[in-house]
Amino acid sequence: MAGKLLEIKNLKTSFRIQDDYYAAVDDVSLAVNENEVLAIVGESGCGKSALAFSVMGLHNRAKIDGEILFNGRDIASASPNELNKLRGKEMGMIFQDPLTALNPLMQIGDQIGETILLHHKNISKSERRAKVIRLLDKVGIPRPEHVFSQFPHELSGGMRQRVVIAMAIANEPKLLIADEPTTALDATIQSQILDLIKELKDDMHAGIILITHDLGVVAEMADRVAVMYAGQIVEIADVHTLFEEPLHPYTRSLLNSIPNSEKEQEKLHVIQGIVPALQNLPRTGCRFKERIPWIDDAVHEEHPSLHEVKPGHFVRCTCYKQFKFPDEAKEEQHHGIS
Ligand SMILES: Nc1ncnc2c1ncn2[C@@H]1O[C@H](COP(=O)(O)OP(=O)(O)OP(=O)(O)O)[C@@H](O)[C@H]1O
Repeated sequence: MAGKLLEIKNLKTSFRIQDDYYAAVDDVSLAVNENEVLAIVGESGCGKSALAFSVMGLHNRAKIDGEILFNGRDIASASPNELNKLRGKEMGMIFQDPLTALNPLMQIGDQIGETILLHHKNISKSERRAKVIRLLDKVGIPRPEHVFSQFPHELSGGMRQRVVIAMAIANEPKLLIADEPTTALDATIQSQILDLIKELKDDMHAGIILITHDLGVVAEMADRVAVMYAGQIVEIADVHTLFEEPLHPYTRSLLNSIPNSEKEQEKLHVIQGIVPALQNLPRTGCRFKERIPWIDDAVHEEHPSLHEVKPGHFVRCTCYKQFKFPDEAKEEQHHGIS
């Protein structure tokens, strides 16, 4: 079995808002193995990016508590210098918006070349150029010699994202974090980029954290899935289990929001509302409680924890045991099932 590459233990990432700190990631524990894709899903504002940025050490002013073990070494308290050495070499990140990740004033080849240079100080200019061209080719960019001397604004969105991926993999990282890598791209390009990420996993046996709110992408890409709500993991399971036997009301709600003609009826089971703003997140009890007000208070745990319902399948709060969507409950009443 592949080894544990990243192990996050009780991670808490808090931002200062006015005079107080508020945790956007609140007591998250998870692991990523080599050669696996762990998808992190949840609506906007659940804390997915805050989690990814914590792992990469990219938060400037956040307060980070807990452990982030990368190959067994705690990097949560690593110095900026140590983190710089890890980033781009051992860990690479693909951002949502390729334009913000690229320097508009620098030729593509030089930008990728700089990343290589960060970790291979003695590489010659010609070796560097050859390596950049190989990378551009690897990420499916046609005419790489020509693109080498182009600027980001001369490329399409899909090509720019390929460049960002080339930068992220330039030093063959062991861990790749892709934060909504295809959100800004149209559907055809999206599937090409996802295929490329899959190929990279197969080639480099890297561990990949894929952040997305798109469950179609999860189904296609992930080995395991962590569902986040209000800064916490509410369910984690292998991808098959998550889609076939989802337990947490939030997971079930997310899955029901995917259009599916075979499950026409289930489209009705959608939970209203949004993730509360950081300052207004409930900090005690079940954080999802306020979005399922028809469920009796007594079914929620006072201090919800993750329960392992079968090996590798964890769910938070016992409310999942009693949970029904309102129209499911109505239907059962109608048929005399209690
Ligand atoms: N630097 C910051 N300062 C204050 N609050 C922040 C900061 N960064 C994020 N937040 C807040 O933390 C919460 C989690 O944000 P985060 O960006 O991690 O969510 P997300 O799940 O990645 O959402 P999205 O899919 O929209 O990126 C949100 O309420 C957000 O407003």
